[in-house]
Amino acid sequence: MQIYRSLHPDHAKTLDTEGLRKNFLVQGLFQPGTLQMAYSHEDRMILLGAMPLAPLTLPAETKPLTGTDFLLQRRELGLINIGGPGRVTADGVAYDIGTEEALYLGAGTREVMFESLTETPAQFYGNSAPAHKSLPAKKITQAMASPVSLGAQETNNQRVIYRFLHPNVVETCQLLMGLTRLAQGSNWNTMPPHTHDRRCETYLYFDMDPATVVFHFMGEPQETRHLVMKNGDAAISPPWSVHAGCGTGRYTFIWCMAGENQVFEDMDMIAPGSLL
Ligand SMILES: O=C[C@H](O)[C@@H](O)CC(=O)C(=O)O
Ligand SMILES: [Zn+2]
Repeated sequence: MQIYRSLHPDHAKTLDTEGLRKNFLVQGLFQPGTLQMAYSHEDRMILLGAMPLAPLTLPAETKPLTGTDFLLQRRELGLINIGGPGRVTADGVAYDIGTEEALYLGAGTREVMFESLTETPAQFYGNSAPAHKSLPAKKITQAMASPVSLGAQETNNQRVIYRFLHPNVVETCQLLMGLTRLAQGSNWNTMPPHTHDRRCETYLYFDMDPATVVFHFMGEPQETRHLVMKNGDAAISPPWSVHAGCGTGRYTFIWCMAGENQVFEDMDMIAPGSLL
């Protein structure tokens, strides 16, 4: 499993392409028949990809990584299925999770199994963060995900934000998680951009043709850098970093935050004209 250390922005701005990719880009989460994880020290966020051909389970032994007896002993997990219909069984309770539906699992959940229900494998994308209390599991459909429309066609950023893990929808300790879908022809996400020094964030880009790339912008607002992202790649955005992207073709992305508060609107907006 890849471990991502936290970087000071003064260090990050000195990195070349390889250094930026090594420290902020997560690749290979979705591999047929496997469960993959990456651990970031930004708010101790874990990124997970499970693509079951036969049933897959969370690793039973996570001692050196978490110091706990099992992965979710003191952690919560948010999952969104970006593949075919699937099933998650958590401590014996089965949840059927369709394409672009979500599941929240609270701290204390010991056994988690992932299965595909059709020929098209399910692809569960997960984010996990430390949790201070155990909260009930909940399945969240797209209809429950309090969608917000942002942007406009004229500014190439028309999009709908589905907020699956949000205080109005499900109680969580830290996690806020959702999916943003762009209107056809709109290619900018999160523009105008923002930072939130109180929370880190991850972006998973998917639903892309193999030839499409997304230029994901990161860095302090006056020291922007970019990562070139392909289908299934994720980016880690430290609290000091902007996170916005522009695609050469269709893409959708899943964002997830953990940190100090859960006010979705708590963002420090940046005028595009002040970016450097
Ligand atoms: O802090 C919030 C996150 O960056 C995303 O919700 C932003 C986003 O999906 C968008 O504007 O397209
Ligand atoms: Zn953000």
